[in-house]
Amino acid sequence: MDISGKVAIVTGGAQGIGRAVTECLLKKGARGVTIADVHEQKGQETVNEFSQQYDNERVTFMYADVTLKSQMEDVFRKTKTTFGRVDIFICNAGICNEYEWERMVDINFTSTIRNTYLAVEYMGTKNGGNGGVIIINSSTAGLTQFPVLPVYSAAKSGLVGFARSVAVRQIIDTKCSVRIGILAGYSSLFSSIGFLLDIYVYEHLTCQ
Ligand SMILES: NC(=O)c1ccc[n+]([C@@H]2O[C@H](COP(=O)([O-])OP(=O)(O)OC[C@H]3O[C@@H](n4cnc5c(N)ncnc54)[C@H](O)[C@@H]3O)[C@@H](O)[C@H]2O)c1
Ligand SMILES: CCCCC/C=C\C=C\[C@H](O)C/C=C\C/C=C\CCCC(=O)O
Repeated sequence: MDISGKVAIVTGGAQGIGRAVTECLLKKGARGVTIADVHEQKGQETVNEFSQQYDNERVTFMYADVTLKSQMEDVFRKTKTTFGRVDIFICNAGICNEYEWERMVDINFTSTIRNTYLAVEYMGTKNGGNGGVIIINSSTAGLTQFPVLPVYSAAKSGLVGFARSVAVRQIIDTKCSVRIGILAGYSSLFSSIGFLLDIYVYEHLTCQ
């Protein structure tokens, strides 16, 4: 895909994989990128750094919790107002914490579905958008069993089923012109190392 001139929204772009994707989009000539994240400090730091390295006007941070529909609607609305369009939605924000499994399902799974539909509303040609691409960040844990992270694995598996099903439907729907892709990476370091402790404790609890 030719990225030059395109406008993207990256959830969880304050750090980690989302940050790397944001930089890649800027390097490849994206006209604008909105980072939507709950980590305000990291988000601002990332935007400050990228604004110096690339063009000041091309990257912006918005505080947004992906689980809150109204905040994500603001992100799409403001991105369209600021940059004129939305072409790419990188649905990347995620957590890895079995203790907070309901919140994890909400962030990693439920919100991804809600925000994918929101992206189609904004990007789809049916509503006056230009069409575009949605990338969902799943995990290898969504393709295979991962015994120490059962709910994480379940949520990521759900995303694979969702993306595969929606992909067929949207490709058929020529009025929509939104393609969907899914990533299933193996392992880089999560920025928060707290989750390692969670895994450790979780393993011990389940052994008793
Ligand atoms: N790191 C890995 O090894 C790995 C492997 C496969 C898939 N993944 C997936 O890649 C994605 C990014 O992982 P990462 O390693 O960059 O993690 P990370 O912890 O470095 O970054 C995640 C970002 O998401 C943000 N976030 C968390 N909850 C949010 C919410 N409710 N609303 C908005 N933002 C929120 C965090 O503030 C953080 O900036 C996740 O979906 C993860 O499941 C990671
Ligand atoms: C046991 C410590 C692992 C630390 C990694 C923690 C979280 C990683 C999340 C990634 O999204 C997981 C990605 C890939 C792992 C998927 C399957 C592992 C299969 C285990 C095996 O090889 O049997």
